[in-house]
Amino acid sequence: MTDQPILGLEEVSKQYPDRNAPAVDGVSLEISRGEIISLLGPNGAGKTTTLEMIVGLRRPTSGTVSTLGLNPFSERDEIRRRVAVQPQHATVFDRQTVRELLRCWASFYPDAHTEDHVIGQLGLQDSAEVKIAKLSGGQRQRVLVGLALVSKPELLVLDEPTTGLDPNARQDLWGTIQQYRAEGGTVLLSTHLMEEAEELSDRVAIMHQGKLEAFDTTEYLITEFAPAVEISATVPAEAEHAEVTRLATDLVTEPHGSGGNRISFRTQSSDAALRALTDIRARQIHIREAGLAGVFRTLTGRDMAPQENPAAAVAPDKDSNDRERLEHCNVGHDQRAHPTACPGAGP
Ligand SMILES: Nc1ncnc2c1ncn2[C@@H]1O[C@H](COP(=O)(O)OP(=O)(O)OP(=O)(O)O)[C@@H](O)[C@H]1O
Repeated sequence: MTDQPILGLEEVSKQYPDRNAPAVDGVSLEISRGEIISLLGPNGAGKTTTLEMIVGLRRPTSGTVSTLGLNPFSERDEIRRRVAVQPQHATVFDRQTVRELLRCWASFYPDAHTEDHVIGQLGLQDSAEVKIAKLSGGQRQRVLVGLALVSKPELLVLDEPTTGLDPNARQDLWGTIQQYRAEGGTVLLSTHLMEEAEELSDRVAIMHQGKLEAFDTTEYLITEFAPAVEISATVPAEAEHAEVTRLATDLVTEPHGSGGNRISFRTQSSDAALRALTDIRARQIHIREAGLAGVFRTLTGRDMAPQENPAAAVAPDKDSNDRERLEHCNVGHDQRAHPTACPGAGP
């Protein structure tokens, strides 16, 4: 990883017409080459709008976006050559095979990967001759990421790439993303999955109601905002657990089986609490970190469940209200410019 910033946002806001509150509200951040960064937030937090401004699909209402040192809105042609985007919903030609689609896509770029290279990267050798319509959800999603990778982008932008995938398909896709990074790429993705942000990214940007609440490594965020762990254990009924009680908050004790109690509590001193539990011969000790869920709760005062951004309060039908957005938002390139140029492509 180098320190050269690939992306910079300075006080960026986006106010959609007829909305009460900005969808993105004064966001500043900087990303270095070689990083994997997650924008983590619930529905309506402003993640997609942020990504769209970064790739030049939307113009910020105020603030500055610099992507690869360029203004992504006014220098969009160059951005399109060097940045690949996988939007949340992409339409591809269902009647083509994986190989045909990738070959077709590669033909749009002067120095693209071969389809075999991308098929290898995706681990889709067994499905190379299968039509897109016949792929599983996970395979299809991986092909979409593959389309984004074909052009050898410097920056890969993925909008909720694994939403709706089962854990295995999710892991496969994470592997593809990590491999792309290992080859020198930089990744910015949006997600509302804590686990995805935690496992995949070097740093996590937590968004809530258009604002960037925090931006750092998972470890730092947890240490800073959610250091308490939740511990439960079975202790002998006669055990004196004064030391545990001293270290604990929210201690709950319940009878458990013959002659024992099940206790659960939170603590910021997990090592000392574990020593105290060992001293009183506790069994079945379970420890759970609050993780990014706890960080989100601390920062926003609420759990990260799907929720409305007040920005949506006036006009909920966002697509019909979407004249500003460029027509050709699609996987890494202007797909609609070439709809029938490839074999098998059709309505
Ligand atoms: N084109 C639009 N016109 C008006 N409002 C919009 C438009 N696009 C998004 N919004 C509103 O802006 C807010 C932020 O939406 P955005 O899609 O950026 O959030 P998100 O975090 O990506 O959500 P999700 O996870 O549901 O995709 C929401 O309240 C949304 O309804």
